[in-house]
Amino acid sequence: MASSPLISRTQKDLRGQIAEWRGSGDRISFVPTMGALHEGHLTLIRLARKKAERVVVSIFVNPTQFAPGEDLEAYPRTEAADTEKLAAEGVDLIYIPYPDSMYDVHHATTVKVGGVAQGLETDHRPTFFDGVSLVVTKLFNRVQPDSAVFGEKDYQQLATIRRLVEDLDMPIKIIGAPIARDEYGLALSSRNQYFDEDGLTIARRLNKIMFACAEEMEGGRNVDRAAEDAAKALLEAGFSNVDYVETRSKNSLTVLEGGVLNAPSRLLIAAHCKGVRLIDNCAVNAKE
Ligand SMILES: Nc1ncnc2c1ncn2[C@@H]1O[C@H](COP(=O)(O)OP(=O)(O)OP(=O)(O)O)[C@@H](O)[C@H]1O
Ligand SMILES: CC(C)(CO)[C@@H](O)C(=O)[O-]
Ligand code: BAL
Repeated sequence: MASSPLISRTQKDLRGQIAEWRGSGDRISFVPTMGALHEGHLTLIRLARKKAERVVVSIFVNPTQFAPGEDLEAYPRTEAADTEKLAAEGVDLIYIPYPDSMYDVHHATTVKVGGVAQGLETDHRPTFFDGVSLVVTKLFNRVQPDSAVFGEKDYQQLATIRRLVEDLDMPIKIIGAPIARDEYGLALSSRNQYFDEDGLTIARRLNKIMFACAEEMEGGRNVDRAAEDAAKALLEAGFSNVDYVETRSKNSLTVLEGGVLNAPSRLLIAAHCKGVRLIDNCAVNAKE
């Protein structure tokens, strides 16, 4: 049986442990999370395990990525259950920083990524990636990992972190993990637990509509027209509001000129259902 993970709540404790592992030549792979762990998170941890001798997972509900009126207070906090799941995965260390230690009263630094971090999510959550980029920079500086794993479910976030690390010369390999889905294809997410049965039924329509739309695009349909129809289908399926349905180039997330699928691409969707905001995405590749 795997031994219990160490739990660090202070930077001093964390740094001491990391230094010890580094001293014995162990590599460190890091998985940042906001807790309320599900099978999707566990797939990230299994990937991290393959990359390094030591796996560190952080749990921190980061206030700077929530806008006023978003669900910061309501966000599920399940530390005891999370710790058990991480122990079962053989995680070496869980870092659970005290919120005051992340942002003290004098904090005055921002981290803003351009390019890939603009548009899509940023049109609807304008300060979201500023908060994510800031906390990830801080967590990277504290943990100093060799690699870090992020899920493709938050596709634009993954692209933003790749840009951040490249631009700021951080010697950390960023690894993307495929989206884990339930048996109905719904992308697993901590926020799925906000749904009642009705909400879940509607939510599970999103991936069907998305994959059907991607197939039309791959079959040669103009991507903008196909996206418009997918947005209508989402509303008909019971979504209350669609933030975006857009196809962008796979890496730089640039708009496809004229709606023509002329590069490996990604279809990205954000839509609201029963008060919950869902995001999902999938690959779209022109047929040869
Ligand atoms: N279904 C999933 N498949 C792959 N990765 C995932 C999945 N869900 C979350 N992740 C990844 O786990 C990491 C931590 O995410 P987070 O703790 O915010 O969980 P979440 O389920 O995405 O929560 P939220 O409901 O807030 O979006 C991120 O890198 C995220 O992309
Ligand atoms: C990367 C992250 C842990 C930063 O708070 C968060 O945005 C998330 O869970 O995806
Ligand atoms: N997984 C992204 C975290 C957020 O939506 O706040």
